[in-house]
Amino acid sequence: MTTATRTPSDSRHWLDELNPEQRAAVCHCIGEGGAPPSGPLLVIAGAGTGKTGTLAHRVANLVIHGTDPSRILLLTFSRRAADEMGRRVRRILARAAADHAWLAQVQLPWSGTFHAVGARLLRDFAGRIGLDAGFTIHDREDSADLMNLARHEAGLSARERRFPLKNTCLAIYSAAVNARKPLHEVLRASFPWCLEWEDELKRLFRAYVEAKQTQQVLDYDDLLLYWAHMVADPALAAELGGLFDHILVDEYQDTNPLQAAILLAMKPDGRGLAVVGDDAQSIYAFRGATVRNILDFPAQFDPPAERIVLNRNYRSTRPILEAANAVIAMAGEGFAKNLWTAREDGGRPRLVSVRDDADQVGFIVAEVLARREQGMPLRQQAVLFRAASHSARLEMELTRRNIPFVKFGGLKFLEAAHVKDVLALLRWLENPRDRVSGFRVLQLLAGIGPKTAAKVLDNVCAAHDGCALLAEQPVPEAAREAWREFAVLAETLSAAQAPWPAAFEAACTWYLAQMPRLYEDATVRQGDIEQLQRIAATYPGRRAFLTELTLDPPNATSDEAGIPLRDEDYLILSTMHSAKGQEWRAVTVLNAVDGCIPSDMATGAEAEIDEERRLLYVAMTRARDSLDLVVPQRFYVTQQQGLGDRHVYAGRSRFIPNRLLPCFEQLSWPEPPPELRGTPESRQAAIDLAAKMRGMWD
Ligand SMILES: Nc1ncnc2c1ncn2[C@@H]1O[C@H](COP(=O)(O)OP(=O)(O)OP(=O)(O)O)[C@@H](O)[C@H]1O
Repeated sequence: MTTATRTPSDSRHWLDELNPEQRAAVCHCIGEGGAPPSGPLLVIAGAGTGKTGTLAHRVANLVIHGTDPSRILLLTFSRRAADEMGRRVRRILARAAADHAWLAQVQLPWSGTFHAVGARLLRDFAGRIGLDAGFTIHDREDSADLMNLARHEAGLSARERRFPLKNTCLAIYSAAVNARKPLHEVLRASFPWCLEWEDELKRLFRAYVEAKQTQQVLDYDDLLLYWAHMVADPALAAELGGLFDHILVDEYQDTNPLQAAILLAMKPDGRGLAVVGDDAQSIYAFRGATVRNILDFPAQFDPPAERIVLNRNYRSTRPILEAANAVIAMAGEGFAKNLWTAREDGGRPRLVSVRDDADQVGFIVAEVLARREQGMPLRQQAVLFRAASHSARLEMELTRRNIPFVKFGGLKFLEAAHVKDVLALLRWLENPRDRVSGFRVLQLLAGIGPKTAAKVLDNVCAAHDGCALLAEQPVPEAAREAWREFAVLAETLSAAQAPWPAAFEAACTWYLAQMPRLYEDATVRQGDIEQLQRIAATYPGRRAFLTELTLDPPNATSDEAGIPLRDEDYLILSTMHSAKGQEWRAVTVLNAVDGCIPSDMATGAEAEIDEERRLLYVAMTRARDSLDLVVPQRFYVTQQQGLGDRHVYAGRSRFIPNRLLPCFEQLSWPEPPPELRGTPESRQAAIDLAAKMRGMWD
């Protein structure tokens, strides 16, 4: 790859599509012709102002002006976003540099999530930091299981007063790591009821870290933590920073202090560093993200980072934007933005009052079908909700009416037990010291329980070449035959050079044979295993497959609706979190009531309420042409701790107080019958009835 400038003849034209602020962000200090880039850049981009497009143009501009694509690090929020960015960059290059057709084939080898990039750097530098390059990565559930094991071994599960459960322990550990705060501070701020256990928790976390190290596993947090520690060493920081001329970060508002520290260590003077985000859309504080990262970014550098604000919204109509602006204006601190749009068409968003869930679903289905009748495809319509469980009734009705849909958010593919089984098998073949995976796999065999599994794992860990001894393990007589078959399979497949994806197919064949014994609904679940095989075939090998899948799992499972055929039309159902970065022509927000948004899980601190407000803002700003917020007067909630399933009565979300009502059109559905609509005749009837009541006591 040459670093010479390849300014295309028609470069003016492609930049003309951008507005002046977008163009300034695209052209800021690009280090033309291989010259070193200069100062850092912060792009504050309001919802729908073309931040993603601007970032893609900037990458394209860098490439056009001579930056080697393999020296660009592009950090996005999900793999989906990274892939989409790559496609956009190639499209832009194809148009901008028609005379350099090869540019349209450009790949960005260093684009992905912080975690995925971290995993790759850690493997590349493993030898330098005392890590085994063959480490496996635990997802949240595996991490919780390992935490539980450590908790048990430390004698903390058998206390008289109940010690926090595994998920709480993991949440505390993760919060301390990601926020870079001492345990005491984290406990005081977020888990005060666990303060009495501070010493025990410290002991537990030490044991958890030791267990991870002996088993050569890293959890999600470790990918960032090890990276941060690696770049805390000035020589390594310079080396890692030196790999890239430019580091670009999308969705910067959702990064945590650890991620900010990594960036700063890699680019201490900010040269070549460009971050893009919207403080009003920060919605991941519960994972340790902090809006402070974006607010404090400019002042970290001397001179401070240049700040460019994108104010023009290209997505929504003026009434939708006005309503969303009004909702977010009631939040606390933030960068001043005055979003405007040239789209004058369309009516106000609607606040639709319905009696209950059943009417809510009835309204949504009727409106979705009516819009489709008017020519709006289903996939340009989305229904958004705060919690994945809120859509249960709608999903049932859509299925009953044969309306195809796809659901994003909620139960992830990898959380399904059968998918976890297969991945545990694969992980254990990759790393026989991984106890959590091994424990799960061994118990898949008929006749093998926890005791035998633990004994086998002890032996495997003690041996040099883990799997080679498998056939000789002391398993109960009844399990011997099945065990022999499994041992042969494991020995063949664990070899690093086992052919891929053939080795995976062999593992699946073995697992499919176990399924009828393990699950009643085995036939339904088989579809997922087949889907997993298809996904596996697109990866070069076991390690890459495991890493990518653990870090950025696909969404659909057979427990969900599944992704319909690509050419089929389908309605989008999505949690508000998963709607991030998307847009649709019509958006309906389900359950716009207190208790759902803000969620009753988050009505504590003011900061949490503000995050819920930003979440509603994100949902509202996904709409291009029409926006409905549905307000059921009562709705059904499931699995309330201690209360069970029940109906609750609700009020309109506090984020839409009376003074914001002029931003909305209000209506009731179904339309009340004429006699209740307040006509003179109906009023007369009501008065008559009232008179009768009084007359009873004359
Ligand atoms: N200069 C422009 N001219 C015309 N349309 C534009 C321009 N910039 C962006 N758009 C359009 O605006 C819409 C929003 O763009 P994009 O999705 O990049 O916004 P965003 O800032 O990433 O949004 P959000 O942060 O809300 O997810 C898209 O439909 C895009 O095509």
